[in-house]
Amino acid sequence: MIFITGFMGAGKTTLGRALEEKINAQVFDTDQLIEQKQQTTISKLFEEKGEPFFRACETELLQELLPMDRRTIVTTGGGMICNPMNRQLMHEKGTIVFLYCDIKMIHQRLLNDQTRPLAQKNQGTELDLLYQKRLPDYLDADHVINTTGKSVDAIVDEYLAKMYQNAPQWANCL
Ligand SMILES: Nc1ncnc2c1ncn2[C@@H]1O[C@H](COP(=O)(O)OP(=O)(O)OP(=O)(O)O)[C@@H](O)[C@H]1O
Ligand SMILES: O=C(O)C1=C[C@@H](O)[C@@H](O)[C@H](O)C1
Ligand SMILES: [Mg+2]
Repeated sequence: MIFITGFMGAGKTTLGRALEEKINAQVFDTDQLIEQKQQTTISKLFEEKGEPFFRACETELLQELLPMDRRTIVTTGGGMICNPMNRQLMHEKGTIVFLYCDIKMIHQRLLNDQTRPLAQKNQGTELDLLYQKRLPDYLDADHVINTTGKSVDAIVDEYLAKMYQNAPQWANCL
C-alpha cells in the first residue's frame, strides 16, 4: 500500500487521478471518501462538527483502508500524517511518498480556494507557519518527490520510476 502525503495543494489528489488513468492500481482519496461517508463537504464538516470530528473520521477511515490489497494507493488529506498514530500505521502497513511543493507555489494554488478550511483560516504568514510546523511530519517518509514547477505527467513518471526501483513487482504497471 502506498500513501501519498504532503501539504494542502501539493497535488496529491491530482497525482492519484493521473495514476488511476495510467496504471492498473486502485486509488482512494481520503478526503473524497470522508465526504461520501458523511454526505457533506469537508468545509461543512469543519463548520458543523469541528476539526476534531474530522480528524477522528480520518483515523477511522485509515483503519478501514489498511486491509486493502497491497497495491492500493491512498492519497491522503494534508493533515492525516500529522497524527503520530496515523503515521505509525502508515509506516507499518506501507510506503509513504511525500509530495514536496514549494510554499510559494502552494500559496498561488490556494489563493482563491474555498474548499480547504485550514487554508482559509491560515492565510499569508500563518500558512507558512503551518507548513513549517508540519514539514518534519511530512519528511518522515520513505520517498520524497519535489513537485515544484513540474507538470503532472513529469510527477507521474518520477513516481513510477521510484516505485519501480523499490518494488520490481510494479514493473508490469509501467
Ligand atoms: N503539477 C501540477 N501543476 C500545476 N497545478 C497542479 C499540479 N498538481 C496539482 N495542481 C493544482 O493544484 C491544486 C491542488 O491540487 P490537489 O487538489 O491535487 O492538491 P492536494 O495535495 O490533494 O490538496 P489537499 O491536501 O487539500 O487535498 C488543483 O487546482 C490542481 O489542479
Ligand atoms: O492539511 C489539512 O489539514 C487538510 C487538507 C485537506 O486535504 C483536507 O483533509 C482538509 O481540508 C484538511
Ligand atoms: Mg487532495
